[in-house]
Amino acid sequence: MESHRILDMISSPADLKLLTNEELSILASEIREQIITTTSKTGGHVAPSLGVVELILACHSVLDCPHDKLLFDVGHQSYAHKLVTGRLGEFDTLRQFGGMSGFPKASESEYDVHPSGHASDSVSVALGLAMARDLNGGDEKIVTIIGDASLSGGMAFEALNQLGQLQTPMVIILNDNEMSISRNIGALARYLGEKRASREYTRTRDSVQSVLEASGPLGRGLVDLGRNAKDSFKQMVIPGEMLFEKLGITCTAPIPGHDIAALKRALRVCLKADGPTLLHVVTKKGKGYEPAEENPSKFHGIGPYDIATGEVKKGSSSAPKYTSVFSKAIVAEAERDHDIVAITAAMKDGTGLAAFSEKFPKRFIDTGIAEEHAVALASGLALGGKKPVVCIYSTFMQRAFDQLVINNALANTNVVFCLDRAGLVGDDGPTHHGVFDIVYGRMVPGVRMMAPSDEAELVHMLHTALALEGPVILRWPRGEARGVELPAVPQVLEEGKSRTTREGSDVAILAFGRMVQEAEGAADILAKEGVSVRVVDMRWIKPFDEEAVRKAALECKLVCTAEEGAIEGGIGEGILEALAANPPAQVPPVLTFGIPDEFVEQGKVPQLHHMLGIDSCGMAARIREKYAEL
Ligand SMILES: Cc1ncc(C[n+]2csc(CCOP(=O)(O)OP(=O)(O)O)c2C)c(N)n1
Ligand SMILES: CC(=O)[C@@H](O)[C@H](O)COP(=O)(O)O
Ligand SMILES: [Mg+2]
Repeated sequence: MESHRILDMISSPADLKLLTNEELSILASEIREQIITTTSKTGGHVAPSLGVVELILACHSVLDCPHDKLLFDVGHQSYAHKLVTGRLGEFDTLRQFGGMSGFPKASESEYDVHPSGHASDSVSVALGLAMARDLNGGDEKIVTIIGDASLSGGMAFEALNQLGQLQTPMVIILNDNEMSISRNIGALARYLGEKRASREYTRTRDSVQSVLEASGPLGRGLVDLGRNAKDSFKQMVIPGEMLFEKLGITCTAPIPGHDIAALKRALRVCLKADGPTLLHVVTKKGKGYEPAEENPSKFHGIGPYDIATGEVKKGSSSAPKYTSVFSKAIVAEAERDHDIVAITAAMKDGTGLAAFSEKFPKRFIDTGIAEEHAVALASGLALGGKKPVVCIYSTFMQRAFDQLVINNALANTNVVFCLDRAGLVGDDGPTHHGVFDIVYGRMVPGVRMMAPSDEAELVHMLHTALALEGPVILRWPRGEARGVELPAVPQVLEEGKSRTTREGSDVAILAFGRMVQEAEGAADILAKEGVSVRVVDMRWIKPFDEEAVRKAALECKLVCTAEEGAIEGGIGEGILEALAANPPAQVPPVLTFGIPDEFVEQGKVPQLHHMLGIDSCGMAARIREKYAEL
């Protein structure tokens, strides 16, 4: 059927310049409908993207991308940008294996500037681009869209600090929707709330039309406008406490974020300034889809859902998620030990701390998007006699490596780090796979590390970690566990001791975490071919079970290691080094299974395991081939 959508006629942002504001509003509705239709099947970051449709249309109407640069902080809100930059045709492959990324991706489009995915970095990248432009004598405009929660991240303030000093012309668009994943927290959130509620904003919102229409040729940035121009311009610059002005960055009054005309005019005003400006935009997260407007946290990042009801389509597995098992286990531990405090960096729900926060509000700490601060904060809490449990996704823990080393390992603090989303995470792709924590965890002196192979092991390992002195890292994958029975009473596991889950003497697979399941599958395949495979659930990454390694090397013809982490610097290499340093009578060949030295694309985890040859079939095939050579 012939489509009469404006969206179908947009092949590049230049086409937007031919549209009236009324047509752009129609286009915004069509884009929302497309986002909802597609994400109901693929899942994705629905509420963030629905909230900035008009903003993105206004940006692309005013800017001349790709010559001008439009950046996105995190980039989870960029679906409308993808739709108007030539990717409507592939939009249904959103976050799918081999399909379009859910985040900006330079290799996907010339309109995508930087990979983002991790919050609070876009002001730094934008400033770098602006400084390069100035050194090159360029004229491109540099604009970044950053959310209110991401702006509170430390790196953003580091960039603002330098930007204010350099006075480099660029525009920071603050997308203020009062939300992080949960409701936004922190002093900056409070300040922005005061700005939104202030009398000036209300007055400004009503008169922003005349203020902007009167904005003729402009001298310096909005500060001059505020100071030298008619009184009406003063409404563009917040009177009273001017946090950003004090840093040398002109900040507008909050602009209604779904009014395309106002947004275009405000952006033009900011782009003409000869210094840095911060365009404060007020939006509604989830705008235009009632279930998402009513529950923006649920629709921040969601799986496939029913459009009519907003209900998530149920998966096939009956096993509980690792996160939900942890959620109950940490509450049980905290009931026993009143010194336990739990820390999240703006990921309360994702890390399973919602129940803890309700039951122990005084012992629950949400730092906002501030992983470095959260990990250093934990060291202070530990030095003060508390028992911090820091819950951070593996990929985001990368931000706090120095605080792990200096503030915790060197100080030998009693802190437990629970790294959820360790291993391949699936649809979010390379910016979110947690594949480096084994490398960075095992290399730090004094840090112990464990990986549970099922949910019962997670319960035992949490209990064990809490009983140990010094920093301990636990890491477990996103998604369902194995559906085994949970222990009534958690046990303290013997340090550095593994457990054998399959007996065998031809081949040994020394497996860690979720790879135990894949290894058992490989053992079952090979058993049918007369090859007996020992599967050792190593449990401890550091210190690993050297006795089990020696026994395997002495008793088996082929030894394999299997980890869901980078092979380069991984635990497989550690075991190889240990065998080489202290060889038993004869050292058999060793195969290492893990993540190769490359960034892994998005896709369902089984697809990615198969692609990398670390699923049961892949492991069996490689073992079969090597074993046949012996
Ligand atoms: C370093 C880092 N920590 C945590 C996250 C997880 N995360 C993704 S989006 C988000 C909230 C972002 O809120 P905001 O910047 O206000 O954007 P909004 O979703 O409201 O548009 C968080 C915590 C991340 N991407 N990066
Ligand atoms: C964009 C971002 O960083 C988060 O929304 C992340 O996508 C959440 O991942 P989970 O879906 O695994 O909680
Ligand atoms: Mg927000």
